Amino acid sequence: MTVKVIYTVINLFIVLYILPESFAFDSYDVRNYLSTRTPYRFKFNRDDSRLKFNGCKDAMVWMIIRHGTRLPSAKDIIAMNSTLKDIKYEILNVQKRKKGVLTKEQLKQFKAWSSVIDIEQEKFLTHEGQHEMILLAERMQNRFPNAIRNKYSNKTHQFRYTATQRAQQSARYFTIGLFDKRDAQNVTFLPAKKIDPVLRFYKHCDKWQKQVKKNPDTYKEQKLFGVSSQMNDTLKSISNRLGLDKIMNLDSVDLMYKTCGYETAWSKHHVSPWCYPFDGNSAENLEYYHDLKHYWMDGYGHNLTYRQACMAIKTMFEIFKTKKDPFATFLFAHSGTLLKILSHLHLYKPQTPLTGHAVNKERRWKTSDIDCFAANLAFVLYRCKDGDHVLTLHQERVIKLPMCAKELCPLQKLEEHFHDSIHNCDYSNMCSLDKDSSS
Ligand SMILES: O=C(O)[C@@H](COP(=O)(O)O)OP(=O)(O)O
Repeated sequence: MTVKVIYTVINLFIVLYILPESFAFDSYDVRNYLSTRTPYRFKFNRDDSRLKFNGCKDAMVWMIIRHGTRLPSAKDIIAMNSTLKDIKYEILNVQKRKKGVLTKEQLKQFKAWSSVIDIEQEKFLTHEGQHEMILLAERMQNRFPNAIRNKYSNKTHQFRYTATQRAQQSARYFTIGLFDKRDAQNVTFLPAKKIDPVLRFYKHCDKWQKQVKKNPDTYKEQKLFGVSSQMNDTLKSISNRLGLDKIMNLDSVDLMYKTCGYETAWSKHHVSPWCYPFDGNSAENLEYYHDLKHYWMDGYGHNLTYRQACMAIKTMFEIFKTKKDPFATFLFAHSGTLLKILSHLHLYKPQTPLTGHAVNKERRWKTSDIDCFAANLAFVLYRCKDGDHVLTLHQERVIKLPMCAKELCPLQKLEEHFHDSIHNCDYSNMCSLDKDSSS
């Protein structure tokens, strides 16, 4: 091989495999603002060293995980196959008149773009999602080798998922990360429930469905932001970048934004052409548009939204009380589950409610950070000389719960704080439409 060939091969390797991942994103990189379509490879904690505390031993883990990166919904697949294709041709057409800022290379990528997703596979887990689960499992086991044994037994491990392909497959790939091949094949999963009051408590909470999910007021702030001057400027800037003669509507721009997110999540080696129309600022505005929806639907907007998450949280306290060590519980669920649980724990609450008047840049409620694909929350029970303690990790990073003085928090302190969540979590009372309508 000549020196030139070797040089080319090395360069190609760097461009294909090293650059896209090791790119230190500047704060205005579009990839920082992909909302709930952010892939976990942008967020995970590389440091998987054992988490040790003097005089303590990790004994149990209770972990809830949003499924890994998935395919779009049927509605989005159809829109990608129709509306987005039309937009692509419009972009290519105007570029013939040398309008817009896209480079030749970017246009080439638009030209080559097509969407071939089978609608039968809507929301299926992708390869990226499989990897997310395997690697997450490996790192969690490295951190807590006593609580999460690498030898499977139904006495020491429990796995449960919602009745969806993406959650079921996520659970399966997670076990591949934990155990050797033979063990992984023999894992027993608890049966998935069509009506699942623990993993998807909100789906059948009639009062929440009526007062929040199906209440147009829930989307008021998002709608307000959708017609704000900030959003209008974003639509103009995107249309100008593409050199279009008219200004695109929000639906089209939102479809491009979502596709940029999905395609970024699916492949580490390929930049989606649908990200080119966005600069950091416009992506940030689209992210806020989505954050507003989740804040009012899945977060702090309504008390009942997060109150009902006691259905999931109380199972953690029950398990920590009743099971024998070591014991590890892994639950595979959804964005809506995780966000409501985070709010139940008073995490990432913005100083003031999010509104549609302008982007709140200081907010802690950022779905790109807290609700990416494979987002996860873990509680680890440590048996210590001075009693049982709980360590909390969000996105694999140790966090301090607001009601605790330190990261390693006495179990008793948590049980006191969450007394109502454990003992007065009456689902039918809370969710029945016959009861008092206050939420
Ligand atoms: O299924 C979806 O479209 C969303 C919302 O689901 P819910 O929050 O309504 O369960 O969640 P995802 O499965 O992506 O985590």
